[in-house]
Amino acid sequence: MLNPLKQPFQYERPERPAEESSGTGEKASASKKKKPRAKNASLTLKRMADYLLHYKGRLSAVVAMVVLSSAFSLLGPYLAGRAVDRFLIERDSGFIAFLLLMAIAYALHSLTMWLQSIWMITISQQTVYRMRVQLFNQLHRLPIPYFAKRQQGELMSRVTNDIENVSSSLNSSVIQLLSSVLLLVGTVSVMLSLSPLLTLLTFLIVPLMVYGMKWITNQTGKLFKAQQRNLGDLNGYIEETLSGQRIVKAFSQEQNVIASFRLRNERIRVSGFWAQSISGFIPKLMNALNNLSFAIVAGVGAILALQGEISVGVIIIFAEYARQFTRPLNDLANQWNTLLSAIAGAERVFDVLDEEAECKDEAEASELKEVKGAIDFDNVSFSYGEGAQTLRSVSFQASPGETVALVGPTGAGKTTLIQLLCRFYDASGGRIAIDGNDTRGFTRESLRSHMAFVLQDPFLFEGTVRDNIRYGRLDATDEEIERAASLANAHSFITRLRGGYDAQLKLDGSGISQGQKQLLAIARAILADPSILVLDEATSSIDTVTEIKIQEALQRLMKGRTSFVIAHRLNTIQQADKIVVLQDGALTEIGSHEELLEKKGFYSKLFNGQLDSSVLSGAHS
Ligand SMILES: Nc1ncnc2c1ncn2[C@@H]1O[C@H](COP(=O)(O)OP(=O)(O)OP(=O)(O)O)[C@@H](O)[C@H]1O
Repeated sequence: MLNPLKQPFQYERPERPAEESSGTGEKASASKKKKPRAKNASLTLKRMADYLLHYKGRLSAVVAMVVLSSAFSLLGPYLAGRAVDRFLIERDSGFIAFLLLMAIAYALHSLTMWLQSIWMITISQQTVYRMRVQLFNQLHRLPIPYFAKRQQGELMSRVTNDIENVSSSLNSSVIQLLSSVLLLVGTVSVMLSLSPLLTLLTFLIVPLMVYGMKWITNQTGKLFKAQQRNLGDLNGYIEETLSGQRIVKAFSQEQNVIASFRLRNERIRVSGFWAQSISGFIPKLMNALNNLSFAIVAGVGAILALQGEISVGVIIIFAEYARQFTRPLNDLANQWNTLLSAIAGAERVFDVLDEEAECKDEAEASELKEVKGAIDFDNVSFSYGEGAQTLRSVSFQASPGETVALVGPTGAGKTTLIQLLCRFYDASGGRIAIDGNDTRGFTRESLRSHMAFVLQDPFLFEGTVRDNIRYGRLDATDEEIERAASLANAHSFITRLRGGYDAQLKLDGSGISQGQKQLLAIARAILADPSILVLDEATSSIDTVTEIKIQEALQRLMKGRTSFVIAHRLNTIQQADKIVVLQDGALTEIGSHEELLEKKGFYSKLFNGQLDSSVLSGAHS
């Protein structure tokens, strides 16, 4: 079960019903109004162009340089051919000046090439910088259900690999495409003006080229897409197995994991091999056709020259231009491949950007300011997908400051109820009200700012103990942090850590115990000072001393706040103002400990017969 409340990072990846993607009824209807997705190349290209056009000034400079460099590159062979006619055939003077002119043309060609590439690199780096920021921001705006159905590593691959792919292609493609087109037009015009017949002969190979390129790019387009997809899949798998290392080792699954990795790796190898070998065939094909055209031009050109129709210089210009004319075609084909792979990457980036943000429906929502803490679950129903309902018409109230213990067998819907309260998901039927107002009328951010969570396995970030506590309220002073830690009974263990409050915690919180993690989470919640508190009691046994400390800290934390506790411990349940018993998604009993004992229902059976944590957290049948 993937449960964002319980496990921000998890190993198991269960099969999920396909319908889940439609989410709640509300989401399903919203998805019909979705923006068009970047599912075709021209749309994606246009969006990429929009990104580039953000830097109009610099882009114009690049275009100017491309025009100049193309002109200089056309001028070179032309001058060389003219030199042959003037200085070898006609024995004209002024050879040195002519050489100088050619040297200047070639030097300017290099200079303009250099400038265009430097400027283009700046544009493409800035573009992917913007894309990366947008993508990261968007990832933090997406709703929990989006993450519930995706692998983290696969998403990470989009922020890293796919964006990188877009960047490297932008660097080369834009310039190459433009200069290829210009060179093509320029070359053909000069050729036509020199000898229409030779131009026609040179064109003979064009259909062959076009056909060859088309065939190749058809094959490679699909393969490049597959390659990116396989890479994302592999990254997802690596991330998953690394973060689940303990489980992999504990269940001795190393061999299986490695075998499964090999399978994915093999898929990349195969798609990469074919994509690259087939696209690598393009230059070879073009080269062969090029040589063929050169032979035709040389042969027919020689005959024409002997007949006095054209000069030797023209043959030289033509031979050179015939090469120049196929080179842009060749480049276009190559660049088309690079562009296809950039499009594949960009499509995966745009896919994420096009997802609807969590706050999509908040145009009319207001900020939740003051909270007294009266919560009303009114006929709340919910299902994760199209399948069975996870919650069925659940109704109960919590008064300000009350503690509500949620009790029930595993899978009864306790966590789901909490997920609805903080609007990770929205109820498909009924409503949840806070101080009498429907929670859907408030922005999620403001709603959650009045809540704090202490979960079974608290998530600690890499950083100091102090920063981890400060996560509860970013503007808290050091004194406030220490006071919160003292109230949470965490101060004494923190001061015993090497470095005290400045001790560095690792990403997975290793280095401190489970109980200590809980105390830090409580300190965080105390600092946040919320009106509504959600506790998911740890089921794992914690040593008695720490347990007492946790209980004491929790009592302090819960005082004066409306608290919902997914309770596993007798002590907590007995002390709650209200016990809500959930069974199979429905509320079956509600009342205080004494009231429920009198009812002699599920709860009293549980209490009298076999009340221990294992029963509450699961063994009910
Ligand atoms: N993301 C999800 N997608 C689909 N179904 C889910 C999802 N999360 C939970 N469920 C299903 O919803 C039901 C209720 O789950 P929930 O986590 O609310 O139970 P719970 O009472 O908190 O159980 P536990 O005590 O074991 O944590 C279960 O049948 C579970 O399989």
